[in-house]
Amino acid sequence: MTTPLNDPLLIAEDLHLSFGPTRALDSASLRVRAGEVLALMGPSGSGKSTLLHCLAGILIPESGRVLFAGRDLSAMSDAERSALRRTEFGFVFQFGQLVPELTCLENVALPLRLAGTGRREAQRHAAEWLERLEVADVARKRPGQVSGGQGQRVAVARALVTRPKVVFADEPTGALDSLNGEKVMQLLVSAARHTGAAVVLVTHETRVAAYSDREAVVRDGRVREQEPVR
Ligand SMILES: Nc1ncnc2c1ncn2[C@@H]1O[C@H](COP(=O)(O)OP(=O)(O)OP(=O)(O)O)[C@@H](O)[C@H]1O
Repeated sequence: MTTPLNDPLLIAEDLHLSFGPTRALDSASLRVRAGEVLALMGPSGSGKSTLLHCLAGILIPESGRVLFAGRDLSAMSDAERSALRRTEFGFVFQFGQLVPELTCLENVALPLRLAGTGRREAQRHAAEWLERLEVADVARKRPGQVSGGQGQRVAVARALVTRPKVVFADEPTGALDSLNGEKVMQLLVSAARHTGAAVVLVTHETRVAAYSDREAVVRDGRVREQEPVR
């Protein structure tokens, strides 16, 4: 499946989604181009995470649609959406995403193992990714034995090891001090540029958003300001 370079890779059209009486998304629309780093900004509770979860096929909107490379996510079965998330998407969250019982190397190798790659090859790729994220030294440690910044770099390596088309990052630096946060952002963006992945990044911090190519502002469940897709 190929997408012409300038066509949006991921399109959200007129999404609506409520949690009980709370309208989280209210006609939200967004376009993400292949390879771009897009920051979703906006006040707390404005719908940024909900929008990200819809874009990633984790939540299904009540109305509207999300198209990835021309495929409507809500028309897929749960199994198809899970397969898509495993193969085409990567995820980095604020914390708690690494499997505590596995070493950092095994954590990074896990998505490849799930995709059917043999143990040795998966671990070889994982080691390369830890090297690229400058945390080769924590390979044999468990997540509980590494710092927050190291853990996030391992999480970035794990998100990119399968060479996804889109990396979804929800406040990836939210639990880090500013120095470690900047380093994680630098490494995330350069790793995504290396593989050509697009990054959809939710953040409160303008300093973090400064690493993006483009910003979209979410307010009251809709995308209020967005540069046009060129
Ligand atoms: N699972 C849920 N159950 C009930 N309400 C929810 C749920 N998830 C989100 N909401 C509500 O939907 C609205 C949008 O939430 P969302 O998390 O998308 O906002 P956000 O912009 O990401 O906020 P923040 O920056 O504080 O993380 C909020 O009013 C929130 O309280």
